[in-house]
Formats: sequence, structure tokens, C-alpha cells
Amino acid sequence: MECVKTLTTSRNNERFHRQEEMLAVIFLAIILGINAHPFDELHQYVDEHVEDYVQALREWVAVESDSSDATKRPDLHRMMDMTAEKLKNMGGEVEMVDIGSQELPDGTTIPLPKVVTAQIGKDSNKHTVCIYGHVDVQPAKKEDGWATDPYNLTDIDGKLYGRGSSDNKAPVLAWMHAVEAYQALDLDLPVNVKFLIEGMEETGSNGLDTMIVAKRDTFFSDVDYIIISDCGWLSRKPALTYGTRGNCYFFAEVEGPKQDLHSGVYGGTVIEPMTDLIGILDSLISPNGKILVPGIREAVAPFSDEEWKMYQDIDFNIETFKSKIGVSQLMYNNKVDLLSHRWRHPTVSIHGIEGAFSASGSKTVIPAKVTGKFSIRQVPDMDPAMVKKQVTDYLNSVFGKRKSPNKLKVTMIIGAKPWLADTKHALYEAGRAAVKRVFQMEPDLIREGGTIPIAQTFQDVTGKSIIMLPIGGFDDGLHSQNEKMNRYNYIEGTKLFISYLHEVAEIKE
Ligand SMILES: C[C@H](N)C(=O)N[C@@H](Cc1c[nH]cn1)C(=O)O
Ligand SMILES: [Zn+2]
Ligand SMILES: [Zn+2]
Repeated sequence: MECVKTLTTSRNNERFHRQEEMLAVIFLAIILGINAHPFDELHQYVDEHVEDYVQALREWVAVESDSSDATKRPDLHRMMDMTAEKLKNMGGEVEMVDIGSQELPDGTTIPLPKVVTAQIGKDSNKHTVCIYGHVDVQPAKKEDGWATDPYNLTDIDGKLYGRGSSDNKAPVLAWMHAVEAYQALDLDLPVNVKFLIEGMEETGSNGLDTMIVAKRDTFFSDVDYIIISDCGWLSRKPALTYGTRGNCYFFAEVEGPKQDLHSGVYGGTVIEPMTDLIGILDSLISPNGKILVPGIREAVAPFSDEEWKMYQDIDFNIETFKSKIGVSQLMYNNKVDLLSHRWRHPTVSIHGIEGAFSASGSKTVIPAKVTGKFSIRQVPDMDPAMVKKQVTDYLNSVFGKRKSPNKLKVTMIIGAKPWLADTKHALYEAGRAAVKRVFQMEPDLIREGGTIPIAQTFQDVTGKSIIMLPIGGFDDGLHSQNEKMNRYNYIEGTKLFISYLHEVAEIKE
């Protein structure tokens, strides 16, 4: 009897639990039904507008918005106007912020391109993100070795070739298109979106830090997170980026005779500025990549075991990397050394010599004044002010030992800090979720060897957390000949941004 009673009770319990489970499932389904995010509609909208997006990129790439060339400044101003116009058409509250002027090496001044800020949505119950990007580009000429006109976007096998296509015009447009997709489908934007688009990034973000300080308590007061998409993946796998190197860019000017001289008539009698310059440039770095400026290597943050493990776990093919850039040998042969020297160790690069004879032919000249241009990509815990002093003192001492009558002037024209984020922040969890939804895989967690001059200032001045969410391909050729953006990255990247806005809205903070 007792046994039958126990059996009945246990069956009742079982039924009760099953009913409870079913109710939970129905409840969940209702919740999901109400809150389900319409990704499919949004993604379909993106797929239906691919040609419009490519056309928008074509119009932007056609503008030669080279921030390093003062003669192109009218184009750069036009580019900023076009950016503002696009944001206005999206219903944004747009401001074109005057950030003053720039002094050129000859002492003249020209206006800096205005910074475009915009606000879309002002719901105090939502998070607010600020999308930062730039629409200026590096110089490009067809005769540099481009296969196509750099300012005429050319589609070859799904690769959209053009200067600034990947760095950074397509990613900026992709963010705008992501917001537009929500608007076009009459869907509530999951977060308020602000844009801050500048036109001097490629030359060190001149004037932007002052503007950020000035706008800390206005434009930035309600910003929760800053998102930057100005870099690429490491491989074919999507990535989240948590650090950039800084950059200290130097001019070393050596001045000798009052004018250029005939090398036959004067060679052997004068101490040539070019010989002095090559001598001091050669003293910066050894052939195997060791920086010779005292104090630089000592300032680098130690490489932890945890970091070593992270780098070791990254999927990275050295042979693909070599063939992409067309070299037979690299500075290091193993993945960890290679990645760490790309991302978290400093390096010296010599970029060019102004005043040198560089045309074709064989002019027999002794240039009277030459300016060597080099930069040091720096990393935590290096400090640009300290690097400036270390480099200037060192070059003056090396030059002094030459006992040359020529004059050396060393100036640091850019001092951009490195940036490092906390990958444990919810922004990175949101990034993982968005990548998984769009690409069905886990992203790589990577650093970037290049520099976002303003990134650390954003973090220091506003106190906000930053994520870099790249959509560029690993082989886009930024700053190089034949820069391109894959259609795939541009379009799937737009979907990634749509998803990311949703994921950020879910952050509980
Ligand atoms: C990474 C970004 N797309 C980029 O190319 N940044 C430039 C910024 C810079 C640094 N010094 C001068 N400009 C770069 O890393 O070269
Ligand atoms: Zn860039
Ligand atoms: Zn760039």
C-alpha cells in the first residue's frame, strides 16, 4: 500500500515537473517572440543594397582626400562636407567642428579639415556608442605601381581597389549603412549612435586631442563606449583588436653648402650632408632589427607568459604572410616572435629623404640640404616625450662624433601614444557574440602594429572603454599600392556592425 502511494506521488511529481518545464518553454518562446531581433530582415536588406553600398564607396574613393598634401586640402574639405551630408541625410544632428589651422614646414598656415560629429537617437534608456573613423587617405599615384587608377574604385573578382577603400572609407560607410538599415526597416535603433569622423588621422590626428578635451563634458558626456573600425583581420578569420602601437615620427635635417653642387667639381672637397644623414640614420637600428637608441628597449613592458600563450594559440601562417608581401625571409622565423615584433615591440622604419635626388636618370649632384624621415612605432610603457629626448640626444651625439661642419636639426612631428584595452570588458564579449552570429566562428583576439593616434587620448580624456572591431581583410594593402576592400568584408562587415549594435544594447552596466 505504502509502495503504491509512493509510486502515485512520484508520478504526480513527474507530471507536475513536465508541466512546469512546458510552461517555462512557452514563456521563453513568448519572450523570444516578442524580443527576437530581426537579424534576417536586416541582413536581407543589406544584401539587397550591395550595389548602392559599392556606389557610395566609389563616390568617396573618387575624392583625393590626402591629408599629407597641402595642395589636396580643398578635396579633403569636400570629403568632410560629403561625410556631414550623408549623416544629415540619415537624420543625424550634425556639427562640423572647427579645429583650427596647421602650420606647414614653410611657415604658412592652412585650415585643418573640420571634424564631423553627429548624433542619431537620444533615448536616455539606451546606451550611447561613439563610432570613430577617418576619411583622409595616404598619398597614391598610378605611377607608384598601381594596376588601376587609385581614385577610381575598380572591382576585380570581388576586390574593390582604390586608395582609402579599406583604410578607412568602407568601414566608416559600413557603420553608416548599418544604422541606415535599422532606419529603413523602421526598427528601433538598439543604442544611440554618435559619429566622430576626422580628416587628419593619416598625419597624426592634428588638432583632435584638443577638441576631445573641449568636448569631454558635452559631446562625450553621455557616450558609454567608443568603437573604432580602422584596421584589418590577421587572417581570413574575423578578429577583435585590443591594442595599437604608437608612433613617434621624426625629421632629421642636415644642411651644408648654400646650394646644390656639381659632384665632379666639388666632390672630395666638401663634407656632404647626404653622407652625414645616411651615417646617422644607419645608427638607429642594426641589420637584425635591434634598436640602437639607448633607453628605448629598456622601456618596453615585459612580455608575460600569459601573452606568450595567447600568441602561441593564434592561428597564423608565416608562409602566407611572406607570400602576401613578397619576401623570402623575415626578421623572425617563429610565430610568437613574429607577432610580438609586429604588435608589442618597438621598431624603427626609415621612410624617405626629402631633398635627395630620386628621379630617374643619373644627375651628378651633391644635395645641399637633405631631410631624413623616420618613425619609431612605440609600445607600452614607452612615452613619446621620452622617446623624443632619447632620439634627439642620441642623434646629436652620433652626429657630433662625425665632426661635421654641417648643421643637424632633429624634430619630432608626430608623438602618438600606443593604446591597450581590457579584453575582459563586456564590449569584447559583445564582439564575440556578434562575430559568432554573422560568421559562425570565434574571433581572433589580436593587436594592431599600426597606430590610431587618438585612441589612447579617447581613453584617457573621456574615461570610456574602447573596442576596435575590424572588418578589413588581412591582405588589403593599406598605405600600399593596390589597396583594396573585399566586397565580402564590406558587406558581411555591415552585418557585423548591425549585430554589434544589438549586442552592445544588451550590456548590463
Ligand atoms: C591603423 C590606421 N589605419 C593607420 O594607418 N594609422 C596611421 C596613423 C599614423 C601614425 N603616424 C602617422 N599616422 C599609421 O599607423 O601609420
Ligand atoms: Zn586608418
Ligand atoms: Zn592608414
